[in-house]
Amino acid sequence: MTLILASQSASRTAMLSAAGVPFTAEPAHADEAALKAAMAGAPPRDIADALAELKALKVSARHPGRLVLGSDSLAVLDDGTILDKPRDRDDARDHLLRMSGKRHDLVSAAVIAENGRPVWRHVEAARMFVRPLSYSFVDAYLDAEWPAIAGCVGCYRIEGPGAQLFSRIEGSQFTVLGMPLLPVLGYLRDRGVLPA
Ligand SMILES: Nc1nc2c(ncn2[C@@H]2O[C@H](COP(=O)(O)OP(=O)(O)OP(=O)(O)O)[C@@H](O)[C@H]2O)c(=O)[nH]1
Repeated sequence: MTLILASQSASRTAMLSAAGVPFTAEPAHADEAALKAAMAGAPPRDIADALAELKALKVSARHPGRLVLGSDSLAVLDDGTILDKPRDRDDARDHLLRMSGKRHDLVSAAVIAENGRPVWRHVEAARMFVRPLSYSFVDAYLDAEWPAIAGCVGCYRIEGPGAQLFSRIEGSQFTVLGMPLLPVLGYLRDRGVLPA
């Protein structure tokens, strides 16, 4: 039985494909903004989990009997501010300068639903230590990486030149790329989607 990925994220699709997971992708087109507004002030991990569940349940309702994986990522500054995807290049520049020289968490949640109900969930954070960034570096980085990073919550592609932003990362690179992949693979083995 192939998995359904409730996502339009190229990074999530690439991760599952590279890991050899049999799946099809179907965007959830869920109203994430409404849920984020309703959960304003809640712990970021809870918000990411709720968004992942929203996507999984919406697609699961359309596919009874199938396992559906939803995922969500948030960038959380050390003062608790949650950064969304950049609105435009200037917004990306602002985000990068706000993260410069500081640590932020890249939180990724995954929820698997079946028959319209959540059957598994997992949230993980990667600790991202951004080195002090000069204005000239940020501008050159954006010359190279905008608009490729427009769809990335942290304004970086860690698998690309985004690596130049960091002095250290604690946690799984998969979590940064968009989901806690290894726990997802574990559950897929439990359910016979992947070989044990
Ligand atoms: N390629 C890449 N993508 C990243 C990185 N960091 C964050 N992202 C992407 O940032 C996006 C976070 O936005 P979300 O709202 O969780 O997901 P989305 O892109 O809207 O896609 P959906 O799953 O359909 O909601 C995801 O697509 C992540 O894969 C990174 O370092 N590299």
